Amino acid sequence: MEGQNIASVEEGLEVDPGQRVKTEDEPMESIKPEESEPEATKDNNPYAYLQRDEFCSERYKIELRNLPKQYGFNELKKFMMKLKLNPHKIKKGTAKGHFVFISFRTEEERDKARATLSGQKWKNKVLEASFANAAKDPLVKQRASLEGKGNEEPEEIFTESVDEMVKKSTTPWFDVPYSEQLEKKNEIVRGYLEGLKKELFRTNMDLRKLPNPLWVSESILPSPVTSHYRNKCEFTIGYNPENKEKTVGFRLSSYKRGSKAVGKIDSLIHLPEKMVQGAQVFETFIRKSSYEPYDPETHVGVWKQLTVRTSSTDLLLMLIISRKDLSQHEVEILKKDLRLEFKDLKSPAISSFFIKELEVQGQKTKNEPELLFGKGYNAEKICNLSFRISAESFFQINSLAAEVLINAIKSHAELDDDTCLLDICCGTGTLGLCLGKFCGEVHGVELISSAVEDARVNAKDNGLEDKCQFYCGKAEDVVDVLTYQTKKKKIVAIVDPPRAGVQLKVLQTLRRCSKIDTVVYVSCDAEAAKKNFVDLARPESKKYRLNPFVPRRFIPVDLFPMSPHMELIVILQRIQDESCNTIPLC
Ligand SMILES: C[S@@+](CC[C@H](N)C(=O)[O-])C[C@H]1O[C@@H](n2cnc3c(N)ncnc32)[C@H](O)[C@@H]1O
Repeated sequence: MEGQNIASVEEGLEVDPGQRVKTEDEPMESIKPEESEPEATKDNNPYAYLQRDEFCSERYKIELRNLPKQYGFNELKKFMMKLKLNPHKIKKGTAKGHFVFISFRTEEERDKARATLSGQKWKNKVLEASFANAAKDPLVKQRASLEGKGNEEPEEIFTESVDEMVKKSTTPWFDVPYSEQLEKKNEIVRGYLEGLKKELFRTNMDLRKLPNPLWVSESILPSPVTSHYRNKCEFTIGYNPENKEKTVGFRLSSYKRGSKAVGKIDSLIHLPEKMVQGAQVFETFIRKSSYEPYDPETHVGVWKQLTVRTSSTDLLLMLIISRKDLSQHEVEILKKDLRLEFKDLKSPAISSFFIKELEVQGQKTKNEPELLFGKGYNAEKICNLSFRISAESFFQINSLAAEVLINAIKSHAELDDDTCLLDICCGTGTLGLCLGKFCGEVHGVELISSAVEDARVNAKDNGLEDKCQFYCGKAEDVVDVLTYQTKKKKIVAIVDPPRAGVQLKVLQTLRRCSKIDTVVYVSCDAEAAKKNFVDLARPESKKYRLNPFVPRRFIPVDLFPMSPHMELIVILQRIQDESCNTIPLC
């Protein structure tokens, strides 16, 4: 399963199965889409993108060599922060040599880093730092290679219809019977567990003493709905190369792979009708407008992305525009037009409409979405509790299957009144609140402030505010404090991170807290989470205190029918004594 299946990135598509925080080198750092793609002009100059105003991480880059044999990107980042340097991104060099590229937001930051790091000693190595060239624009590279092959019109070439290709990449199993999909997912889990077991045994020889079977692996729990289940999508706005029409849909593949074609979404079985209608009315609107879709190649154009969120009662739209070529007056007129067009629409009725601007170079703070009309959030019910979900907060993508997931956690987490539940990466508080009535107290931590606000409101609306507290911050900074805060005898930690997993600091905290014997890990990318499982299971040392945790039960849950993705609940328990006894498998 290496690199595929159990929920790796949806190949070639700009849509996440689980959540929208994209991660790259390090867990939990979000990349803004406009920062991640070098861009070019149509004149085939692969470096033309550097001359534009927008922020581009390729512009200010250094190459760092003579690095130690073993180190982590987090460690390197911390080392740089100690030296008061401010790296933006760290990437592995592609050649055989052991080196990395580090990019910065400004020229000053880059120059300071080069000067400071050159000759700096780190882990017994003397570092070498030099200025690095920006990467070539991938689209121009691809175009040049097509031209080199004698193509007169180096346009994108498609072997089948764009819409069909979108369907096959978003819902690759659309024509596989559901029972077969479930069996395929069980098979993926079986393969994954074989690899995991080997890795755990390699990391901690003592685990071989564990009673057999080491764990129970349950069959996948099906989704109660197999179609129209997806409650959030981020649609790209661009051109469909076949009809040359402005289109709100999915990109066929990422810009890095050399495509900017957008295909339509009306035949995608996993999208609710209301979501498709929302995208379509907006598409009709932009087709009448003189403004162009934002072109990732030239950075010209206005319409960039439409996020559509649905719930049983609501429809929320968030439009992202590039306002670089618009005056303030034009932006105000656009907002007025959007209100006029959509505020009183009956079919579909739009309950909230946000507009958000793309970040531009040098901008320090994140752009907040502006509410043009409506209540400003979606309302949803899960496990008989009501939830408010803001435009940018995370919420489980398949609400009905999320209930299945929560009930499965409840059955195995052994919660009671003496238990404090730590909800690590809590989003809008869904897991903590739904499980709140089965335990003594809940402390949740979440990075996104609007989600934390939602979680607090949700606690209040459901009469759980005395029991459930939510904190805004990075889990790696906050969890330690939370473990000391509770007077409860027992702590159960739920970890539901972005796909790259949590930082080591979080795992070290869980390891050294003697009140924690059970960790419930929920992963939408088990392959990426493997490193976290291995670290939790390492033998006791200065770095990893107290006895290790081992996975004792795996419960896959199908939140993403028609695709190979799934959520995996892993119940980890602390080994109790030197002979590796654990709490018996129930
Ligand atoms: C997969 S979602 C889970 C949300 C929640 N548990 C739920 O079920 O709705 C992961 C969440 O982790 C948050 N997150 C990302 N990095 C984080 C960090 N360093 N510390 C705390 N939360 C983080 C994201 O904003 C997102 O809400």
